[in-house]
Formats: sequence, structure tokens, C-alpha cells
Amino acid sequence: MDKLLIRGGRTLQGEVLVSGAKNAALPELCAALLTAEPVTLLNVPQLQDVSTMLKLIRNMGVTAERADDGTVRIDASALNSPEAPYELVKTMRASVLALGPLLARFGEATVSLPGGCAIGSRPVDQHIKGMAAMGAEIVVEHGYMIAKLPAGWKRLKGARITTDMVTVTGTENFMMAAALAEGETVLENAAQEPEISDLAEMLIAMGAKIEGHGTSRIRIQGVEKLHGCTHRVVADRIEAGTFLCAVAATGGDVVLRHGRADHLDAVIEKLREAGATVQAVDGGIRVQSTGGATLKAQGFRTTEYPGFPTDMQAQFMALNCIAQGTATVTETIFENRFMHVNELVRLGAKIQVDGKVAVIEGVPRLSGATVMATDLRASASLVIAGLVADGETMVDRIYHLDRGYDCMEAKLRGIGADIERVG
Ligand SMILES: CC(=O)N[C@H]1[C@@H](OP(=O)(O)OP(=O)(O)OC[C@H]2O[C@@H](n3ccc(=O)[nH]c3=O)[C@H](O)[C@@H]2O)O[C@H](CO)[C@@H](O)[C@@H]1O
Ligand SMILES: C=C(OP(=O)(O)O)C(=O)O
Repeated sequence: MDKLLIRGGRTLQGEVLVSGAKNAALPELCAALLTAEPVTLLNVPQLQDVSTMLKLIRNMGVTAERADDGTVRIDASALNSPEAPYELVKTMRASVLALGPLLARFGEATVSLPGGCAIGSRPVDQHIKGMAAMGAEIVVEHGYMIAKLPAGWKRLKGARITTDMVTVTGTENFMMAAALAEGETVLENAAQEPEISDLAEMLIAMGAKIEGHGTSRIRIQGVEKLHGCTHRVVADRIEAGTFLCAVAATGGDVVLRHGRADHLDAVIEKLREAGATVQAVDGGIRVQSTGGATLKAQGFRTTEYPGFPTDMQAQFMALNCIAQGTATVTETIFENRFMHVNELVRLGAKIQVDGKVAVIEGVPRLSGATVMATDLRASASLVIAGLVADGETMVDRIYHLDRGYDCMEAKLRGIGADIERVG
């Protein structure tokens, strides 16, 4: 099993190319199921989750070709098996995004329940509630959501859907299903993440009628058919945010090419308050920092976009570990997203957790050790901690990292980090 070996203490300088967003590419690969015409996605990141999603849609009779330059061509004209089996869904929760497109295009879907994961129980009750509101008959049996249109129906029916909480993949599933439904769908309490807007723009390029994406009320007028399109996947704000935290913590001067500062307001604000200089520059983001104890620890609460993203909580916590002062971090989205804390403590961090709240007291130095990654962003926080720690840090179980970071160690090496993958 691959591990990352990091020799800490280097500052980072140069330029990093930010990849396409995992959380946009995954729903967009599913959106290609909505049409029988070819769809081309550009800037698709090289990630394990993308490979899993391609496997999932190929399993449905879809042709999907991936080129080294990030182009993926999908032809779902021969879609013949509307099923997302447990073996694939269990490794990637985003498989639930097949539910809406399959129901809309094929009139039925059998999608495995994803089950819990390291960061929380992550139920899909809202996805089920929304599809049912559009008329789908949906039961949960033998670990699967089995959904179909009522007898005699050709399409889902538009509906008003108000979810109990803001759900990102829920909003995406409803938007995709509603694009081909009969009549109007209004999504209240919709997620506003940039990935939602990126998906909406792709759907609009396919002929969908969508308004209000990027706000909490999205209106979709269903159309009978969608056509093919070419769409470029938006830059990954979480990858960019991860590099921002890494450079702020180690010190250095790095430009994140293609990074979108306007998608990272809450994180950038905190990095500035911590003492880093972060600016939007032409075609990217520049971060300059003197690193370590010159920074001040920053408290924050994770919330839905445009608030501080839960997917950045672990990485910012790594920075807080070596900053001056004490910070309180509250995780409000997932009930178990502090799995990185015990591993950071193994590196010498001082952190106390009480329920949703972690209190981090900055220490002058971390010292390298072997640590274990437990989920995707926890892995990234351990890499950042390893970059600032004295001596060698070995991060084990980096298959979690490979799920969502495109060539992370090569990108870090390119800006001066001493990091290598070992078997
Ligand atoms: C592929 C993808 O885009 N993943 C992102 C997406 O996950 P995902 O879409 O799974 O997360 P949600 O926005 O749905 O989850 C938000 C909260 O709602 C709860 N919930 C959600 C749906 C539901 O049916 N019932 C329910 O109780 C969840 O358990 C969680 O507590 O948004 C998360 C929150 O920003 C990010 O961390 C993930 O990176
Ligand atoms: C939690 C994440 O992803 P997923 O929803 O795919 O598990 C993430 O990207 O941090």
C-alpha cells in the first residue's frame, strides 16, 4: 500500500496548476447520462473517484474515453442498465448522483445505499424525498434504492422541493432529474456551492432551462430532450485551498494557476487574518507567507457555501497547530470529521476535542512520525503537518488522498517540497 514520505522544513516557491474540481467532475459525468448525444468534458482531474465514476457509467452500457490531457468523451446512447452496484458505490459516495439522471432518462434506477463513511453517517433520505416529490416510486430494499416512474408515466413531474438541510449532491440530483421532468421544479434551500453553478451551466449548454443557480432558490423548467455539449470543469477550490494552507504554514511564495480566489473568500479571509498575504492575480491566486510561528491561529465554524467549507477544516487545522495562540474550530456539517486530530497529536500538536468543537493551541514545532490517513481531507492535513514538522513524516493509507487530489506529491515537489511516494 502506497505511503508518502515527507522530510519537513522546506519553504515552497513557484507555481502550481490547479486541476478541475472533483466535486464538479463527478456530477457532470453523471449529467452525461441525460442525453443520447456525445458529451465532452474538459479539465477532468486524474483521480481515483473519476476512475470509479467512469467504471460505474461504463457498467451501464455507456462509452467513455479518457485522454491524458483531461478530456473525457462520453456517449450514453446505448445506456442499458440503470444500476449502481454496491461494489462501486461503497468506495465513492458520489455514485448516488446517478439516481436523478437514470430516473429522468431511463425511467428507473437501482442505486446502492452508500452506507456511512469515516466523516459521518451521511444518509440519503433527502435524495429519496426529492425524487418521490417528483413522482418517483421509490423503495429501499436489500441495501438498494429502487426507483421507477409510476405505470403510464413517461417523465418525472416538476415539484417544489424544500430539503430539511442544505445538501450539495441532493441539489445536484434534483437539478439533473428536473431538467427532463414535465413542468417546473423549484428547489428551496438549495446548495450554492460553485460546483452547483458549474453543473447548472453544463446542463444549460445541453439545453436545460435553469435559473437561480448560485442562490438558495433554483428554478428548472423541464424540457423533453437534452443534447450533447462540451463543458470545461471548474477549478478545484478545495485543492487550491489546500495549497494555500500548505504555503501559508511552511512559508514561501506560490502562484496557484487557474485557482479561483472568488470561490475561496471565507478561507482567504482567515488566511489573511492569520498573517499570510493572499491576492487574486491574473489567472490565479498568489500566496506569500513567512510561515510557522509568524502566523496567528484562527478560529472558524464550517458552514455551507459561502461559509468556511467543511472540506477545508482539516487542512486549516494543520496550520493552526503551528501558529501562535489558541483557536476554536467548530464542525457543523459532519458529526465525525475530527479523525485527523489524533494523528496531528502524534506529530506533537495540542488539540482538545469536545463534540463538534476542537480547541487548538499552537506549538512552536511538530516532530515527524508515522501517521495514518483516515479520509481524504484528513490525509491532506497530515501532508501539510508533515511539510512543517521536523524530520521525517510517513503518511500511511494515502489511497484516501488519491481519491481526490490530482498528483499532489508531484505538484508539491514542483514547488520545493521534499516528498515522495513509497510502496
Ligand atoms: C461529491 C461531493 O460533492 N461531495 C461534497 C458534498 O457531499 P454531500 O453532498 O454528500 O454532502 P451534503 O451536502 O449532502 O451533506 C450535508 C449534511 O446533510 C446531511 N444529509 C445530506 C443528504 C441527505 O439526504 N440527508 C442528510 O442528512 C449530511 O449527512 C450532512 O450532515 O458536500 C459536502 C458538504 O459540503 C462536502 O463535504 C463533500 O465534499
Ligand atoms: C467529503 C468529500 O468528498 P465525498 O463527498 O466524495 O466523500 C471531500 O471531497 O472532502
